[in-house]
Amino acid sequence: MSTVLVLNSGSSSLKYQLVAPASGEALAVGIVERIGEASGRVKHEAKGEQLVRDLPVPDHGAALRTVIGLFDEVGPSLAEAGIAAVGHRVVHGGEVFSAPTLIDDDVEAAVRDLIPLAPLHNPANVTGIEVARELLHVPHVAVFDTAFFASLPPAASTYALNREVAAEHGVRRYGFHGTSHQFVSSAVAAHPAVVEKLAAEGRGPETLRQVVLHLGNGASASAVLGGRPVDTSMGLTPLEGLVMGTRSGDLDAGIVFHLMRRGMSGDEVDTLLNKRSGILGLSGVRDMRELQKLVADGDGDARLALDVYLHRLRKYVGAYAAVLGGIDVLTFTAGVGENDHRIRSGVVRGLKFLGLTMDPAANEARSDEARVISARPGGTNLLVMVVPTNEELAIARQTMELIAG
Ligand SMILES: Nc1ncnc2c1ncn2[C@@H]1O[C@H](COP(=O)(O)OP(=O)(O)O)[C@@H](O)[C@H]1O
Ligand SMILES: CC(=O)OP(=O)(O)O
Ligand SMILES: [Mg+2]
Repeated sequence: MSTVLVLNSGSSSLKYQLVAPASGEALAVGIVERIGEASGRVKHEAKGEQLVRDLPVPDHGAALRTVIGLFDEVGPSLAEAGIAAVGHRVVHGGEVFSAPTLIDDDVEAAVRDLIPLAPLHNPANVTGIEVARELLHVPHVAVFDTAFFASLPPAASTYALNREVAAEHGVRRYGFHGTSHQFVSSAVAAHPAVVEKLAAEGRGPETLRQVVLHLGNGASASAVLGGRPVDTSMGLTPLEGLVMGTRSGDLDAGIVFHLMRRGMSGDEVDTLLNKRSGILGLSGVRDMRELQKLVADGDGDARLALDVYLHRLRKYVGAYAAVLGGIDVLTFTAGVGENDHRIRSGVVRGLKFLGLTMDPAANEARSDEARVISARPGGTNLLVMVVPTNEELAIARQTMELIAG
């Protein structure tokens, strides 16, 4: 057996999986949380058993050392599991990287150079790479969140900014969560309900018009035509677009200058928009489950936060219907998209005019499978789906392909 250790370093967490790409099986799954806080926590799940341990984890290097220690201590042993490579999720690939890349010192340095474009993500990615290369002597591969969107049409990737300035500073729409948008949109295209729909309409797969909503802590939308991305909501950085756990998403750039003229520094505004805004800024909590609890308790701020969140989502689906010239499938994925049926019905309820429908029982049913939740049969054969994303499996497969290549 051959396995890949996949590392996904977030700003204050390290998620990891030991994956056998051929079968898709995850031999171990875990997360180190609250990195840099007074006490961190590691959860490690393998062979059906979960271990939870609280311990100080000062930085991402310490987090990775803890994880590798756990593989030694409770297993599975990385050597016995046939670890062939480490796959690193790297959030920003800039203009340099548009495909999975074998990591050497130059690649590591290039990822470090991209830190200003993804300050919440790339620093942790760089530390993950440094420490993993030091501890695990196998090939290391970087898989970039931006890669899928490298082929966005110029009309979608270009900001209407002075073109010399944009070129000098690499300012364009890069798009993020690409591994997820690619994984989910190809799973949708392969789903029997979608294949059947296209066949019934006498259409080829190149005509399939999809909108994918990746709703996690970070959240993004994409418009995908025949498997190729034609627009996405995140931009130069993962700040633009939808309302997120702590990020504002779209806002008037004039707000930045207004706040700076009123005394905030650039770094303070950056922190405000990335870490103190979004659902957290509006309601005081960042987690969708907590927000829904507050809404159920009648909290007015939470209600407004939810309304702003849903309003933005409906706006993007409508805009992408225009970009695509219609929609065949709308898909929800990631933590919120896969689990929160109220968010799904809240989006679809406002978009009946597009032909979107919902089967409430299918929407509310719990399942880990890709599934259709629109009403069928109905006057429309536009599909609404829930498709679990699996960025780790996608990264493991791309890593294995590259090193086998
Ligand atoms: N059962 C659920 N109902 C509503 N929201 C959920 C549920 N489970 C997870 N979430 C939400 O999913 C989000 C995290 O999604 P996830 O895709 O894991 O994020 P990330 O990968 O960006 O850390 C959190 O806001 C969390 O509240
Ligand atoms: C790019 C991005 O926003 O990633 P995450 O959702 O993991 O924060
Ligand atoms: Mg995620």
